[in-house]
Amino acid sequence: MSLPSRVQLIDVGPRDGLQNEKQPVPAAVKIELVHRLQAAGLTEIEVTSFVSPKWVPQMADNAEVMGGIQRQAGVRYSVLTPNLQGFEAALKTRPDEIVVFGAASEAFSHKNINCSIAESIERFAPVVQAALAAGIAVRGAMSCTVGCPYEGDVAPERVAYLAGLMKQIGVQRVDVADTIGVGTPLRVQKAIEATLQHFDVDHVCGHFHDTYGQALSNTLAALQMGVRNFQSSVAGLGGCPYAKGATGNVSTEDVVYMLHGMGIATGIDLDKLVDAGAFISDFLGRKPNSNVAKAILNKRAG
Ligand SMILES: CC(C)(COP(=O)([O-])OP(=O)([O-])OC[C@H]1O[C@@H](n2cnc3c(N)ncnc32)[C@H](O)[C@@H]1OP(=O)([O-])[O-])[C@@H](O)C(=O)NCCC(=O)NCCSC(=O)C[C@@](C)(O)CC(=O)[O-]
Repeated sequence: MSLPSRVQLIDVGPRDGLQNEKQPVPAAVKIELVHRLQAAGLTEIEVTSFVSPKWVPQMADNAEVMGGIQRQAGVRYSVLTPNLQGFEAALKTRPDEIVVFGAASEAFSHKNINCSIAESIERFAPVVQAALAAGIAVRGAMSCTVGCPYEGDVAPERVAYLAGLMKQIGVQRVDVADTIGVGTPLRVQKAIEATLQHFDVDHVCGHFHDTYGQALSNTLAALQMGVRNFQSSVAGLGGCPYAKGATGNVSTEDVVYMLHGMGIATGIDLDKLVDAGAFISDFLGRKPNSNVAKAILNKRAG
């Protein structure tokens, strides 16, 4: 399979990246981060989630953040909505895309959204219908497609099952997420293969956490299968609050460096992206969790 000439990146830093931060991050900082990401050329940004503030307090300012963004033409702003209550609140903030989020593992589904996989699909179905009726795009995140923090290895058949349910309720594209970053290339390819039973490759996004340092290899393995949409997090921010020990997504800086080095276009200005990562890392009081960002910042510092 020949590699694509262009890849679409979705930066999930403002949502996936910041949801797990213990220290409060003011809405103004989140808004500034979104502005810096779009200035760097990101055309898809996962901004926030409309979930219970008791479950994820860091996302309680969802409406304020969505309301404060100066939107740029051509940029798609997405938000997570686990149920109709979340969707109705999100609708007022005019997202371009909503994300329902399920899991290939029963245990993770219970821990993360307090219901079984089957119940989650029942909850998502009216959300998907309402979003499509309102002209809003719908993505489905599939967690634990390789491994689960509670159940261990997850079989590709579980991924195919969830992907099939997502397709049945009208989800337009899905994320194959390695939530705890345990995947290695061939296992990730099996999860993608299972997803391809129900979704066209153009409607599949790779979402790889980098806990075991495998995310770039997994990205390449997905690219070799024709996947052209990937999620990543500026400065490698993040981790899911219901997946203890899992680190952030692969950093957007590392993915962009790899893709550009392979002659694959992203439309992203790596220097501006590194600035965006430095901005949020400075606020959080730590170095970016990205080898490329650290190398570029060191080089700049001489
Ligand atoms: C799904 C629920 C809400 C079920 O939580 P529940 O407790 O079962 O919900 P409920 O319907 O019984 O309602 C209980 C309370 O929550 C409120 N509530 C109910 N819904 C909402 C809402 N939408 N927004 C705001 N409030 C809400 C509701 O109003 C009520 O409030 P009370 O009467 O007690 O004051 C909860 O489990 C939840 O919020 N979970 C979110 C967990 C989360 O955000 N996880 C991180 C995102 S997923 C992720 O990071 C993985 C991903 C996508 O990146 C991919 C990967 O790497 O795997």
